[in-house]
Amino acid sequence: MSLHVRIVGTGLLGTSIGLALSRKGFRVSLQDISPTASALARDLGAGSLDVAAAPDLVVVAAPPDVVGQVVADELAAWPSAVVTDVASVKASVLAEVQRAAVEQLHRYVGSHPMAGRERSGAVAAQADLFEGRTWVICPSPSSDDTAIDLVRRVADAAGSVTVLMDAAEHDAAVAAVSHLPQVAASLVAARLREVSDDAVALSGQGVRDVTRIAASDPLMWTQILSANAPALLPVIEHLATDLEAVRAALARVAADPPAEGARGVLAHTIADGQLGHARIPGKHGAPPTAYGTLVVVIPDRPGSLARLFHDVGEAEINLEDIRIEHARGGPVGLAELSVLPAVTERLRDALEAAGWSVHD
Ligand SMILES: NC(=O)c1ccc[n+]([C@@H]2O[C@H](COP(=O)([O-])OP(=O)(O)OC[C@H]3O[C@@H](n4cnc5c(N)ncnc54)[C@H](O)[C@@H]3O)[C@@H](O)[C@H]2O)c1
Ligand SMILES: O=C(O)C(=O)C[C@]1(C(=O)O)C=C[C@@H](O)C=C1
Repeated sequence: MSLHVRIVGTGLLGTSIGLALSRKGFRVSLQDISPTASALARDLGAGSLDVAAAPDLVVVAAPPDVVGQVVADELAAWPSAVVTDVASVKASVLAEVQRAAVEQLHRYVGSHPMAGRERSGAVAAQADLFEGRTWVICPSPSSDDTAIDLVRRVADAAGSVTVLMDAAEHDAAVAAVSHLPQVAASLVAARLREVSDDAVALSGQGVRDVTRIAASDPLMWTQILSANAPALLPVIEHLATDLEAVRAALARVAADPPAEGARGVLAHTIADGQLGHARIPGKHGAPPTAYGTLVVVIPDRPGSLARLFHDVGEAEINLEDIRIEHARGGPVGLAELSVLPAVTERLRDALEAAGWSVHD
């Protein structure tokens, strides 16, 4: 008999997990406080609404401020099931479960897939959301080994790479790699409110890269930032110190005559950023790879992208990444293709031979 996974909270995360597990042959049942949300997840193929049978594993994918209580309720409702949650913060959820269900703690294992989107709800769900992404498993000190193995099995099935961490270590890590980036993106994007329409119209790839996650849900992120405030505070304080140093350096450069030494602060700011950026792992947690990139002009009409993918496939080259930019006011788009450096020139030749206009 296949494993029965019950998903509670069928928004972006819950529905994506349901889609991924259903495709792998798991039996998935769906529950949400909103009947429309669970019915929608069912209609999208994430599982069934048959919630009477006892699950082997419950995955709680509800908003962070209710997760602890929902986990405790699920532990009480299903006395032989393992329960995990996927909330973006772990110590506060563990504390709540310890408070509300301490005798059942051996069946609870916190977790957090490091994959998501800036959009919420089942309509934004993707079956491959977790492919090649890290899924952090945060057992409590009293979690059973069999419970940890079950959560690991489900994360593996969704295509993730699992790592074990305790909740405090996890929260300190995500403060730097997830929560600070969200605050920075939102602050940078918020500055655009005061910029003229003509200035915003100049937006290129730089501002798009830095602000994609500024489109995230304010309510969800208020919960995440509040729940992780103790770990986030020192990271934000460091950023504030660095920002003040940049402000002071700019004031010294702008003075008449410009003060000496201030340009060093600006150069160090960019150079330190290079060092930090170079530490971000590449695909599947591998060391960063410097990909070769080619920019291909694509006519803005149906079928163009499919034809481009077909021609890349014909050249037997694997696309590592793709980014598409629509040229303003023109009937073309630009597709930036990233491939392994060794095959960049071969791809250029193949695409040019197929009639594409290719640029560096
Ligand atoms: N969005 C991301 O990128 C991301 C990534 C990793 C982890 N997470 C975590 O996953 C969880 C869900 O996030 P999401 O982006 O899927 O949110 P979402 O808003 O898309 O979905 C949340 C769902 O939970 C339901 N819900 C609310 N209260 C409930 C309750 N008491 N019982 C049952 N269902 C309830 C809502 O109706 C909604 O359908 C959060 O804890 C979040 O921290 C999010
Ligand atoms: O890429 C996105 O849009 C995300 O929402 C991703 C992201 C992240 O910071 O990596 C955001 C919060 C989640 O807890 C996990 C993943």
